[in-house]
Amino acid sequence: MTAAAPVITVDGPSGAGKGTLCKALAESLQWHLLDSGAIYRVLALAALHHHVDIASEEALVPLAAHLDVRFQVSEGQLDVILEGENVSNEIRQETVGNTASRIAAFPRVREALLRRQRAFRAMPGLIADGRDMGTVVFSDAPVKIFLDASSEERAHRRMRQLQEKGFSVNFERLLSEIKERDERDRNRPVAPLIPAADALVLDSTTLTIEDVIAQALAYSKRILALS
Ligand SMILES: Nc1ncnc2c1ncn2[C@@H]1O[C@H](COP(=O)(O)OP(=O)(O)OP(=O)(O)O)[C@@H](O)[C@H]1O
Ligand SMILES: Nc1ccn([C@@H]2O[C@H](COP(=O)(O)O)[C@@H](O)[C@H]2O)c(=O)n1
Repeated sequence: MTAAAPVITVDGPSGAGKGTLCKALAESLQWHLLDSGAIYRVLALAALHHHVDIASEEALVPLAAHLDVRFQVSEGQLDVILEGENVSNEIRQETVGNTASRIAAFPRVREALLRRQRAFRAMPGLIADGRDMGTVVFSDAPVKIFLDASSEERAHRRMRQLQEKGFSVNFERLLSEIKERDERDRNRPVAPLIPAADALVLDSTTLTIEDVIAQALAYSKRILALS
């Protein structure tokens, strides 16, 4: 029997810094990377493009099961291709994130996306970024991290990120959107956003990106007995 590839799961709310941490871990360990949020976002975009009723679980399940999405690395960047079109930027819009969070509450939609996510598990290892990586998708992962930060700090981070891209943003609106998405993700009956019982909870509110990466890397290496 071949051993399953090791997985480091990183779960947490929007803007906690999961993506930033996961990229750094994947680079440092030279492991594969799964951005599971991108899959939910692509499904949301496909539903919007095809005018599928986002309130209908019935209508979303076949779309999820046959989603034509590819992830490809080009010039060191991960591109997301939906039905042959590069949607890497489009899926990052706040409206798409909100739609993703609505459709992610449907149990059969989540079920339809499970196999696709688990297929990313490959040697030498996988860094998995999401909401239920440690609790559901890779519940047997040897290393689980739950990355948190206050909602105000996360809204500030998101505001800076959007301003750097040239968008003008309203802080109060951003904060209320973040709180609304958190509320939905934390309180849904299936795969809610909660730390796995065996996760290391890291609160990054007052930590720099470098501190978070250093702590997560040291913890992972200790558990995995890597040098
Ligand atoms: N510890 C930190 N201190 C300050 N800024 C940070 C920190 N961690 C991440 N950031 C910045 O916050 C922004 C959001 O980070 P990131 O995209 O990694 O969050 P995320 O948890 O993946 O969000 P989402 O789930 O919505 O994709 C980025 O601009 C990133 O550079
Ligand atoms: N494992 C996951 C990942 C994401 N979601 C939902 O998708 C939304 C967008 O995710 P981002 O990480 O790209 O912001 C998120 O708000 C979740 O509702 C999920 O349910 N499970």
